[in-house]
Amino acid sequence: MAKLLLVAACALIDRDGRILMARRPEGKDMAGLWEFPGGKLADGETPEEALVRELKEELAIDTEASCLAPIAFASEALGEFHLLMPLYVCRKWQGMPTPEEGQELKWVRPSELTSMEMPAADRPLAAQLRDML
Ligand SMILES: Nc1nc2c([nH]c(=O)n2[C@H]2C[C@H](O)[C@@H](COP(=O)(O)OP(=O)(O)OP(=O)(O)O)O2)c(=O)[nH]1
Repeated sequence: MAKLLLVAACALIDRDGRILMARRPEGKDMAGLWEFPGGKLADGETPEEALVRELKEELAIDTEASCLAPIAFASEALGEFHLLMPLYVCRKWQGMPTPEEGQELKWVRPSELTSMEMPAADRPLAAQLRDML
C-alpha cells in the first residue's frame, strides 16, 4: 500500500487575473516542470500553515490562512507514494514574489496554463483553474 504524501499547493492570482507558476529547479525530482508554489506538510502542520510557511520560504511573501481558498485537489500515484494535494487560490498577500530557491517564476494567463509542462497531478488542476477564472 502506497504511503500518502501530503502537499499543499497555491495558485497566486494577481490583479490582472494571471497565475504565478514556478519551475522546479535542477536537482529536484521533476526538474524543469512548472508547478504551483507550495510543498510538503511538516509534522503537525495543517495545509494552510504549510502554505503560509512555504510561500514565505519560496517566494518571500506573507499571507495568512484566511486568504487561502481551497478550490480543487489532486490524487495521483507518485513513485512509491500516493500524492494528495489540495490546491488553494490566494489573491491577497504582502510583498513581491521573489524566487528564493533558484526557481524560475512566470505569471501566466489562464488560457496559457494548460500548455505548460507540468507534473501529471497538476494537469487536471490547471484545467479546472482555467475554467474557473
Ligand atoms: N509544490 C508542488 N509540488 C508538486 C506539485 N505537483 C506535484 O506533483 N508536486 C510534487 C512534487 C514533489 O514530489 C512534491 C512536493 O515536494 P517538494 O520537494 O517540492 O516540496 P518541499 O519544498 O516541501 O520539499 P523539500 O525539497 O523541502 O524536501 O509534490 C505542485 O504543483 N506544487
